[in-house]
Amino acid sequence: MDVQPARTMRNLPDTLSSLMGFNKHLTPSWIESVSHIIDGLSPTKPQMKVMVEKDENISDDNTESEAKVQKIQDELVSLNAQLKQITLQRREALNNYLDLKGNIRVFCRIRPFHHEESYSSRNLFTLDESNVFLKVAETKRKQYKFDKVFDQFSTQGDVFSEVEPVIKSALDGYNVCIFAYGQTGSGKTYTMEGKPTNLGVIPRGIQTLFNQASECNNRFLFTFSMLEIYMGNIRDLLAPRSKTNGIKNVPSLSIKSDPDGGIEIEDLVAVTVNSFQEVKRLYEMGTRLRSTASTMANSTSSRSHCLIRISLTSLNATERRKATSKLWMIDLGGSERLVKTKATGKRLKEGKAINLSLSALGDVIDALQTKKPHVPYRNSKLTQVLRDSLGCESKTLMLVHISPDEGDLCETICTLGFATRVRSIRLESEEPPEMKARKETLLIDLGQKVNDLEHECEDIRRKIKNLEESMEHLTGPQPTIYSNFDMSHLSSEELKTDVSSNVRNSKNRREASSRLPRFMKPTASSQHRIGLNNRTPIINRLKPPVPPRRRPSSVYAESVMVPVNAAPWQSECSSECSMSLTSDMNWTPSIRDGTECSQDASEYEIKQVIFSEHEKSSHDQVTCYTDYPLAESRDIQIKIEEKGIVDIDNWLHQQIVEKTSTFRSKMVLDIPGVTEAEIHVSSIPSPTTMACTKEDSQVKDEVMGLTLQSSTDYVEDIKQSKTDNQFTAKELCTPPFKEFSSNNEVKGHKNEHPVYHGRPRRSLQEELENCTLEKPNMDSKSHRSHDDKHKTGKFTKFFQALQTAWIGALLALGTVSIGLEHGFFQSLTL
Ligand SMILES: Nc1ncnc2c1ncn2[C@@H]1O[C@H](COP(=O)(O)OP(=O)(O)OP(=O)(O)O)[C@@H](O)[C@H]1O
Repeated sequence: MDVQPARTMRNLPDTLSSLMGFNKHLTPSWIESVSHIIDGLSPTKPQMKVMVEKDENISDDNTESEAKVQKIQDELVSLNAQLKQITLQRREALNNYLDLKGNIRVFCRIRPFHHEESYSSRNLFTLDESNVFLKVAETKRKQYKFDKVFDQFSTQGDVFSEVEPVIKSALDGYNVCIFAYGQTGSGKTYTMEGKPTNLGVIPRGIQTLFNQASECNNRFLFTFSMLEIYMGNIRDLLAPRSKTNGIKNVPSLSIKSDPDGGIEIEDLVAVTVNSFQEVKRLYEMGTRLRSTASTMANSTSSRSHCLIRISLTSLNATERRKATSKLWMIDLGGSERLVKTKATGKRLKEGKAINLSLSALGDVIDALQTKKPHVPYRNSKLTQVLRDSLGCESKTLMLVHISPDEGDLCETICTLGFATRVRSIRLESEEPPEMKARKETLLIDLGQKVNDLEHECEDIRRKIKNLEESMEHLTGPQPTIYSNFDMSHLSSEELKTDVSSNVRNSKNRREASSRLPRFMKPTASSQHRIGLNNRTPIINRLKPPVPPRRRPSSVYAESVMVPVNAAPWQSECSSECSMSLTSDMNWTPSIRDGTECSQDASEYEIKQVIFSEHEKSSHDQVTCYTDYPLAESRDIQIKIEEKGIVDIDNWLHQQIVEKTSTFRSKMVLDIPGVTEAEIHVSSIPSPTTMACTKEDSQVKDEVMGLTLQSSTDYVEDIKQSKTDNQFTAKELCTPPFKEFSSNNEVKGHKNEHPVYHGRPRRSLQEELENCTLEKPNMDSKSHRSHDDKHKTGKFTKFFQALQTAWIGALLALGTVSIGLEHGFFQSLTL
């Protein structure tokens, strides 16, 4: 640092003199040229000016765009408020419309003729929009009134257009039940499932739900369950089953009710679904397990009631009536006259069970329609399950199916009688005509209002979407109002609920829900249980859950996952009473290749299960799930239940992990380059191997002919062993651990255990020392040196003793022969 200035100072005179010289060059022309250069550089000045101007523009632009953004945001807020308001109005109008139409409505659908059906049947009916006139005699026709009649030429779309408003009301928070009722073979399954080219109510309804949910500004959690009621037992059609766990062993689920009147099926699998495709796959799986059989009336007759439940939970919909609503879509078992079907044995019992529960359903609906003080829900499992969805606050739709065939006239009369009963025509006929007319007008008005409001909602949604797009254009990708929804909204006013109060295992659930898509986070059941009125501070949600009074896996159906791309339960086809039916609905081409019906082997033909290659691979993927023994599959189920809701893919992944770990526990992993023998040799014997009991060793000893009783015998045995097994007596004295320290030695030992046991090392050593056994040829260096030392010590002692004795003898001799000459002593010493 100091060196540099010193040098500068020393150079200063030179610098000064050079500057003096430079002065000569400072001519006016030079100055001018330099000025030119500076002028040439002048663009920097105007550039700076431009930049300043630009900055000013940017700030102006920013202010402008901020203002625009602000404007858009304001518009969005107002549009959202408007949308909410109109949605409420629409819901109210729709509800009034449905109320006016009747919360329990009955439609009639007539199946087209089959080829084999007689032509004479063709004028059995005459129909109009809401009446069926049945020819009961040559000149007599009986009228049956319905809310809507669908003739033979009606399409699936026609039927669905009438059903749709009811399904939509499930999104508004109402419980909905849609039944397909009718005699065997009258087209119930066709209406509910449909055909691949003609989808029925179930697929259309689900599609509508998803479409509506995606359009509205609420977020929904959908869970899907599928069960059947077979001979009075509730069976989960989505519960995992293994080969060993045949349908006979499938436990019948029980029904629980809560103090608020909510009904849940214990341990029922409820799968969260995000899309139509997921539901479709689950439906396919469930359908394969459905109890069907070939009967005289229908080759694939449903022998049970098949119930599909979709639970809809909305987390932020204040305008909804309830947080969680249920949509039931039920394909009832075919009603049949047992006299006609000539059913015997099991089929007879099934028929009876179906008829009984249908009768109980009729009683319940009749009691509801006529507003009887007592509604006999308890008379059948079917009505018990549907208790909270069949009542004044729910919407019920009965799709009654009749056969056009004259041969089925009696059944048709029975069916129409049932329909009349549940529709409560008696009440309607009591209405004065003016009232009826007013009602009609009101219905038309309300219908129009609902349509107008729906259009208005659509307009507003479109506007919102456009505004969001412009906003995105201005400010980059923005979270939409829809995607803004999160469980964080739980902290908002409408969802300040104490999740912990009734939720079992809430910790697991929170963990599981944290992995979920935003709108799936809370469970359907927890929403149902917690009740939205139950407002408590958010902090309470972190409290440990209050232990439920009922057993943990029960009370409310939990939303759990099953592998939706798994279809492992075809194995059921071989079980005695397992019955699987291919879904006629066939939402995807692959389903066509699915299972066909299998039935009680003794009574019904078992059709082959055929899978397409595509399906086979998916089966292979998850076969382990099928093959789990009962206990394991239960374990899995319990684990699943503990998890609460999980994502389908996560769940599937979990299953795969489970599978892998199970196999790992059974498999010996292959270590590269190490043979199995080496693994055994190199391993230290386990305590169990070492801790052989005395009895064991004795037995082994006896078996080997090595009973270690007398030392002589023992030595002989050792000799024998040595010749047989090439081990030495010294080796036998070493502790077991040392035995295994040398691989070569261990390899040679076949009967090491008998030799070790029951013999103290010391006595063994003594015996060996006394024996005439050849000295061991020790391989071990340490052993050899030890022996050498041992030998050396003996010799030393011997010589010492000899020396002492010799000296003693000399002294004695010296004392006695004191008079001996000096030369004598000297010679002795030497
Ligand atoms: N509206 C319809 N259009 C065309 N085919 C129909 C219609 N209704 C029923 N079918 C046909 O009639 C047959 C019997 O129908 P389906 O299996 O739906 O009867 P079901 O009432 O469900 O019988 P079950 O109670 O025994 O299960 C099927 O082959 C079905 O395709």
